Amino acid sequence: MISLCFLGMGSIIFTPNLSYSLLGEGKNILSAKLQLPQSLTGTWLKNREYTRANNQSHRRRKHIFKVFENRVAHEDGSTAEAVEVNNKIKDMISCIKILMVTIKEGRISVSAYDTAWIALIKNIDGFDTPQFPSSLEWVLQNQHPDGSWGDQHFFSVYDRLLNTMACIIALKSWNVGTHNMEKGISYVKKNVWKLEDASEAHMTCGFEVIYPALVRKASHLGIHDIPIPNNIYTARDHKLNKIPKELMHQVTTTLLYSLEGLEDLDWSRLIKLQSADGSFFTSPSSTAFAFMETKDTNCLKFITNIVHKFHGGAPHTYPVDLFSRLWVVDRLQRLGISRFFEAEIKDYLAYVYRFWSEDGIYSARDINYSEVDDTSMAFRLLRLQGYDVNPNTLRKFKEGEKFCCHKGEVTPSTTPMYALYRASQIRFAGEEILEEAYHFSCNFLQHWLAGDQLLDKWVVSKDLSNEIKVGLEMPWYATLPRVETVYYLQHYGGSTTVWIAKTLYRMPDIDNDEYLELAKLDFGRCQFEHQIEWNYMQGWYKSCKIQEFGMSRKEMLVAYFLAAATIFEPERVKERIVWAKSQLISKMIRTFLEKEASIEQKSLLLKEFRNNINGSHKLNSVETVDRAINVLLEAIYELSEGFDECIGLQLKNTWYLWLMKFDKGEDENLWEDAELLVTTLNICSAHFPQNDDILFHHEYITLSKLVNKICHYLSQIPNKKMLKYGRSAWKGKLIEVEADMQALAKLVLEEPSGLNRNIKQTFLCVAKTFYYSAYFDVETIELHIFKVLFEPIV
Ligand SMILES: CC(C)=CCC/C(C)=C/COP(=O)(O)OP(=O)(O)O
Repeated sequence: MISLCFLGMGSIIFTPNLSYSLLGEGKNILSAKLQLPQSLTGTWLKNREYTRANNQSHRRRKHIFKVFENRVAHEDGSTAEAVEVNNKIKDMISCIKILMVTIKEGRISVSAYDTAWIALIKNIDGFDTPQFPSSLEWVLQNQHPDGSWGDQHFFSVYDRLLNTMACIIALKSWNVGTHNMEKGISYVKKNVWKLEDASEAHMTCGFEVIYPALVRKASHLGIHDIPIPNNIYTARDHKLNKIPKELMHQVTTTLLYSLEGLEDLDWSRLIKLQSADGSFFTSPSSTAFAFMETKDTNCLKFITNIVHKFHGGAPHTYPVDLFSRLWVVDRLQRLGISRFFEAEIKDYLAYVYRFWSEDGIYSARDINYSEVDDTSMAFRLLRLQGYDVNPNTLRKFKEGEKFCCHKGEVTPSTTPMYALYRASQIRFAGEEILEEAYHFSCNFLQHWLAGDQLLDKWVVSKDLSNEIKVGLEMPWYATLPRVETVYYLQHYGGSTTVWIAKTLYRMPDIDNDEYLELAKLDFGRCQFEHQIEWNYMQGWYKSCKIQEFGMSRKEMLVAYFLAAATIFEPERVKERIVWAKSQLISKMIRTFLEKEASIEQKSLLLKEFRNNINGSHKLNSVETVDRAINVLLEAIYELSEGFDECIGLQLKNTWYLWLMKFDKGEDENLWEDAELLVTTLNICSAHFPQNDDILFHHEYITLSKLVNKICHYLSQIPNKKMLKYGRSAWKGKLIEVEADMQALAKLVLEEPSGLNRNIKQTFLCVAKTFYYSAYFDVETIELHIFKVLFEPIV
């Protein structure tokens, strides 16, 4: 057991009974018991000793990167448990890759309702038998013990009644399964009253149109006394007023998804609205009904294909190729494990882009219809990946001042507005539609959160309200990858997630417990590395004499956290450590030069740095000249240790150029700390070229100027509680920062570019950490630090 307590000076330390102490400035801010993951406890203990021992010998600090390198290279953590965790992670990655490459049209559960409609189709050669006996068999085999059909684990009266009624009708029509049918009828009669109390927000799609038609059909077959509550008739009339019969014959509307609930249809006109795959609105039940009415061979082809794929069953919609791919990418990214599947994600997004159109997209390809949920998700993910997508596509979903999920919508819904909210933040200058979408969706979601129902029309997921609450509190600019993940691990429901359409359904590609397990193991493994590194940083803090320059441990913790929350992958330890150290060293130098140094000391610092730039790491001569300068120079030189000579030289040159600004007395030097950090990180990454030419590339220069301006501005904000108390006072300035962030995002995200994408991304990553620091108050940042670095993932 590890306990977190606060003692008063801004640091986290390990106490002998394995407790961390986070010392806030004179006050206790957090207090919580920490439990390390079982699988890592033993490893952790051994590694603590191991790291501590190494820290001692690394007072000379020379070999620290070797230690990290060895651990990463052997992926060991030196214990059997760690090896086991790593092997498990590898296995899970392989399994998920197989799932991903075999996604094809998308996996989706079978709907008893749609299967029952297919079972009704008579043999096309005129025999008095079902055309699809396997569908009738599926109905017989999949009744629940209570007599109902529908989702096994989640109860919705709409889902149960619709599924059960359709199955009863199929059995009665073929006069089979008398016992099943009777149990089904008895279930319906016993449970139909629940419709009166059911939440309208969870009414399945088209229920108001389909249910009365099913009751009528049952009555024709001799199944009487099934009531239809008045509110269902009211809802049906409302829907048919919104989408009048004439309109539904002219253009694709959502009523095509529920044709089986309608009468007096003009098939000669409707058939023109059939999709390229032969379906009506991708719906097997609607298409089965259309086939029975028209004998259209394309309808039959669509159905035959589905029955074959689902071994007699049928889902409520098919395919789900775009929906599955987009949501899988979103889940993997938010769970923090997308880096394992880069190639697969690239393929998924290339696939989606093939079907992107100026009208937006739907969950399936080849349908002449679009809705805001898939379109927003596609827009956001494609833009983040560098695809050229026009946000004006979203205009299609604006009706007056409001945005809707689909044209002719009756019930506004939450998750599509959340997708719109997320998309609206990936905005470039002048994109007004995204600004409009942002304001509308924000407002919508805030109202929804303030309500007492907290239900969504499309999905029942583990913790949707908190997911949205966190999403609203954390704008994209202030979202750091590890912070996003640590929250999403709590909100992602895996296989418990239930989707709502005509019936309830499951999406195993999207809602997969393996993703969650992998994400948790990986998070624990990263966190474990981060804790070791934090321990090392504390050793460095002492050995580097940082305290003498007024830097507190807490400042170091925040610097390390910002680095680790952004560059979290275990193998990127060098970048993380360099990030944290650079932040502190540049501050130390600035403090020294601005407040303490004499003119002689300033020029001595530069002279000694220049003299030693190509030389050995030792600065013996300085030692005797000026202690403070020696400490500073040693700190800068130490940054380049562990890198090859070429990188070392590039780093020293970069820092020298930065130092020169002080010499020239340029005011702007204050503005260039962000650029210094970005270039330092880029040099240490694998993507930076061996020569420095890139620094003179016009895009690099523009990005540098922007990042300096943004970060300087953000770091000037005096009161970190802006979010809660002073936001309006800050608003004017925020608008300018937002415009610069938009310009930066555009430069970074847009392709093609003369610069490597990863190099450009560093600018955005660094800017986001400054935005984050300005946006959140101290308490929230401390909570995030605790969650990301210290709270065990359970
Ligand atoms: C793949 C999916 C999820 C398909 C469903 C699409 C559809 C027909 C939505 C309309 O539902 P509705 O008629 O209940 O909406 P509203 O009544 O709000 O207009």
